Amino acid sequence: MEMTLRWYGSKFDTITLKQIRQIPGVKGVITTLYDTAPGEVWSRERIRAMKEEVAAAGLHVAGIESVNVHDAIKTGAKDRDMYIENYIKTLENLGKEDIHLVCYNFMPVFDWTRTELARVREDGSTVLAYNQKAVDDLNPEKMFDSIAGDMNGTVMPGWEPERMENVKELFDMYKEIDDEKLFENLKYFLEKIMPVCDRYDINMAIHPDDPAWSVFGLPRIIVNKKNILRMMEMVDNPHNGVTYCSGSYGTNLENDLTDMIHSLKGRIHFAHVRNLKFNSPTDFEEAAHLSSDGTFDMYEIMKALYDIGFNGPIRPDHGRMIWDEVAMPGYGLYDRALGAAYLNGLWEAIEKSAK
Ligand SMILES: O=C(O)[C@@H](O)[C@@H](O)[C@H](O)[C@H](O)CO
Ligand SMILES: [Fe+2]
Repeated sequence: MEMTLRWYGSKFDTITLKQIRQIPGVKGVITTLYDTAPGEVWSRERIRAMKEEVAAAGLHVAGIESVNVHDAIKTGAKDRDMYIENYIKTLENLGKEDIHLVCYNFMPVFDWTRTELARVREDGSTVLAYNQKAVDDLNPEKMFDSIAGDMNGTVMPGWEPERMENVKELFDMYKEIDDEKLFENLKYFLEKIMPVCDRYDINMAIHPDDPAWSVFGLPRIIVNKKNILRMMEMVDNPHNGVTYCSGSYGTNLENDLTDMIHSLKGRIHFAHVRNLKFNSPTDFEEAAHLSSDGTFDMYEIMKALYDIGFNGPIRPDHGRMIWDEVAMPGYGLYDRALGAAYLNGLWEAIEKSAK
């Protein structure tokens, strides 16, 4: 595996490449062109400039998170082919620039959903948290307003204000879409993009829905082992793979996190590893990465990744806000750096004891 950190680009991130370079064992960043809209073609020039900026800091681009999929593709709208063509052009340009990993998601309307961005924990740190009752009480169209005040002045992925202005129209687009239809539209999209992925050896890594169930009555399909295996079988190509995200699959306590890793062997192209602390099955918060701070056994997760021979990029996921840092919720430097160091430590120990 290769330890990496997510970076949003110098215009958007509070963290610098220099800081990332000083985290032990981190040589790669997972990045994006954050100011592109879903459906836009990424030019080779911009991709190259991004790579050069990263390289100048002594790092390399280990993958893209995300190239977002336009809602016309997810809903199977009339103009989807045009957006798929654009997506293919972006993949082609990434491939030509020697980038071989693309994380994306197929979640309707909202990307991840949380009800609090700064829940205060016992130690005074703040974390993202989710409470089902709070979601049930919320008008989905007001979701953005309810969290916008806690973003620390940043733009959070999937929650861009321009997008959220049209949230009502977005909801309307999904009126006729159920799980089956969403699966069909995903299949259509994947079948169209696989040839370019084959040509440039690009691994597509679908990110699970977070939380891993339907919110606000919207369909959600990338939620459990059964569905993810269905997705891989329906377009059976090794480039059609997954981002294994412990914190997202883990939102549903029925998901067996290590069993899933074994079932996805060979098709996990990217891993997000983080811990959650459950206060009840419908209330959880994002703990430190350390096993004892949350509900998951992080050793078992890393061991399972080791055992299947996982050799792709891995990143610590959302971190707590600690030491008075002001950053994008979940994406500060300090706790993610602690997470990277801890996960590296687990890996080293697993590797050495396997010999
Ligand atoms: O929760 C997060 O911050 C990320 O894991 C997701 O936003 C992820 O980047 C996207 O769903 C992938 O497209
Ligand atoms: Fe994730």
